[in-house]
Amino acid sequence: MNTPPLTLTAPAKLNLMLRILGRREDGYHELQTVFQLLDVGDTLSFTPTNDRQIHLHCPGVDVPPEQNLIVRASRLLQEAALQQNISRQNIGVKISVDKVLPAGGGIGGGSSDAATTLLALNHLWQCELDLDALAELGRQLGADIPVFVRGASAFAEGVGEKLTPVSIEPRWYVVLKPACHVSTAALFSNPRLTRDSAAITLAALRDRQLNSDWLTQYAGNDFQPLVEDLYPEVREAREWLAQYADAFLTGTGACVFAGFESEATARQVLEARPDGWEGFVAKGADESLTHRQLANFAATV
Ligand SMILES: C[C@@](CO)(OP(=O)(O)O)[C@H](O)COP(=O)(O)OP(=O)(O)OC[C@H]1O[C@@H](n2ccc(N)nc2=O)[C@H](O)[C@@H]1O
Ligand SMILES: Nc1ncnc2c1ncn2[C@@H]1O[C@H](COP(=O)(O)OP(=O)(O)O)[C@@H](O)[C@H]1O
Repeated sequence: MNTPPLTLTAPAKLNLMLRILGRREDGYHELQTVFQLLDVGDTLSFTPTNDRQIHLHCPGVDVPPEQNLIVRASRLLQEAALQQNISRQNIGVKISVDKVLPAGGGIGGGSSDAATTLLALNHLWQCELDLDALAELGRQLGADIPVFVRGASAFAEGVGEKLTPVSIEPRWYVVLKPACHVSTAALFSNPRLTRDSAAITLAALRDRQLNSDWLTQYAGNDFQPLVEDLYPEVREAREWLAQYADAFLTGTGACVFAGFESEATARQVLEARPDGWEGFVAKGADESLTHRQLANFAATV
């Protein structure tokens, strides 16, 4: 096969606010959150093959390949392609990953890798599934995957799959990664978690333009008090950042973030962090890099 490799960025996300409204009968939680996509992410390179094999090279992720969300997304799409009753020999792929987003950091690296894989292989294997179908496949793998499939910053409800795209005042974020790993499943099942926050009404979204006043009014993350109790290093990192600007936990952590108006200020704050602390600077990007790159690839190949 002569198709050239397709190289895409799988962007990170931040949860600029997060409320837990309640627990459903299936154990999952109803949330409201604002997903802000970022302009940094992992790089995934896809080379289609003429067999049905999924080969993954993904250094830095400590799960066996079959549990890697990239392989799981590939297999799910393979099944969907076969169900389409199209005679498929050429639904194999070699995937190579440059992993830069810390796994389990609350910045959605694994989820974004999975979404990017669904988008890339849907194109390369010519499955012709629309975004609704791909988002539904993604949801079967993880609650955070649909927003990356749709590729736009959004206000999310349900378990994170009911998405209203929003435009968020652009900011530069300093993201710090404390040296601890927070298990999403363990946090959601912790009896001490606050699960009864009041819902924000859709009217409060105004024209879907989230400016700094809106973000200041609704900022806050229901996981934060519990995570900071369980992991003092998270509180330490968030309190350090809070010297410079309002700082919050993203998702279930462990990363914390603060937003700044200029790149220069964000970089100065990052540079000032204590020795040994991991972190990065990223800009909010309401449109996912993946989608832009995929459109360019489709236009040139
Ligand atoms: C908290 C959030 C906020 O964006 O992000 P992270 O901190 O993981 O990045 C997400 O809701 C996480 O989504 P994701 O990481 O995809 O979670 P999943 O793999 O679907 O679920 C892991 C486990 O968390 C619990 N879970 C997840 C989502 C949800 N709305 N309610 C839940 O109770 C379930 O017990 C599930 O088994
Ligand atoms: N490609 C992948 N990248 C990162 N983590 C992965 C991947 N595949 C599976 N995982 C597993 O998923 C977990 C959550 O990953 P990730 O989405 O990066 O974090 P979070 O849900 O906290 O935002 C990791 O701890 C890891 O065990």
